[in-house]
Amino acid sequence: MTDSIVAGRNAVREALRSGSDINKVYVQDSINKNQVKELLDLARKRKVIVQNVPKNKIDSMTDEKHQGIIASISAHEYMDFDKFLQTVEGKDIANVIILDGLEDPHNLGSILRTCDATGFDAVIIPKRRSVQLTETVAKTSTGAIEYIPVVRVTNINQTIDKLKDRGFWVVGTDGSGDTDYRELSLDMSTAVVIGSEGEGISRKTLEKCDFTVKIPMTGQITSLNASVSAALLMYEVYRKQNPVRL
Ligand SMILES: C[S@@+](CC[C@H](N)C(=O)[O-])C[C@H]1O[C@@H](n2cnc3c(N)ncnc32)[C@H](O)[C@@H]1O
Repeated sequence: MTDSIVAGRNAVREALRSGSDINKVYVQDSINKNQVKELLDLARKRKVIVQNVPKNKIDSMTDEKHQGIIASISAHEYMDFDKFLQTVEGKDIANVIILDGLEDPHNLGSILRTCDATGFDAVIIPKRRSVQLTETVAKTSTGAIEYIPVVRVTNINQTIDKLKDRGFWVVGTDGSGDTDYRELSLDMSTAVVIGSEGEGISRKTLEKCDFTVKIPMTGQITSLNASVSAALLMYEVYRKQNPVRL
């Protein structure tokens, strides 16, 4: 297990009180919830996600004495969406990547690394049903996590609306997209949306995109890896916004 875990009622209480960036609190489903009511109230107040799980799940996440409750602490801080908008306010062009339910920490780490290489301004992930910032993400990003803000939002579709209001064009990626990704001009602020490894982009989110693009594939396999697709799109944005002068 590579996430930072704090185990036991006192340790979880301190983490919640201290304002640490907590990915999730796990509570053993068989314990009496009245015994941890104060902690659950605190978690709710801080809008931290609480998941009921069987004891063996918690046992597998820590060797410490856990008293039926643990918290997984973020390996890095998130940026608030409004703060992110402030950081790009003066820029002519800003680019972001939205990850709609990505699960694999290696993919997120790798995407952060490519964001850094291509000058993308942020990664946006949902609070629920998504990989969060763990030690594995930090390691795979090879340091990019220090430079690329990761913005965690409650609702991806509302975030897309806000980005559109700020002049972003939203490009969804899907194997059966309408347009070849190489055809886009990408000469303005762009939000690239990448779907989850298993399900792709959710239907509602896909409908919100200004364009849906496909990366052509000529072989037998039906889709590319999410971080590979993200890298191709990010480099296409880079290429179009930084043309080589021959
Ligand atoms: C492993 S794929 C998801 C496959 C999933 N079974 C599906 O039906 O969409 C993960 C993500 O990578 C991107 N992707 C993969 N192959 C793509 C392609 N050929 N064109 C555009 N995007 C692609 C999309 O964002 C997709 O949601």
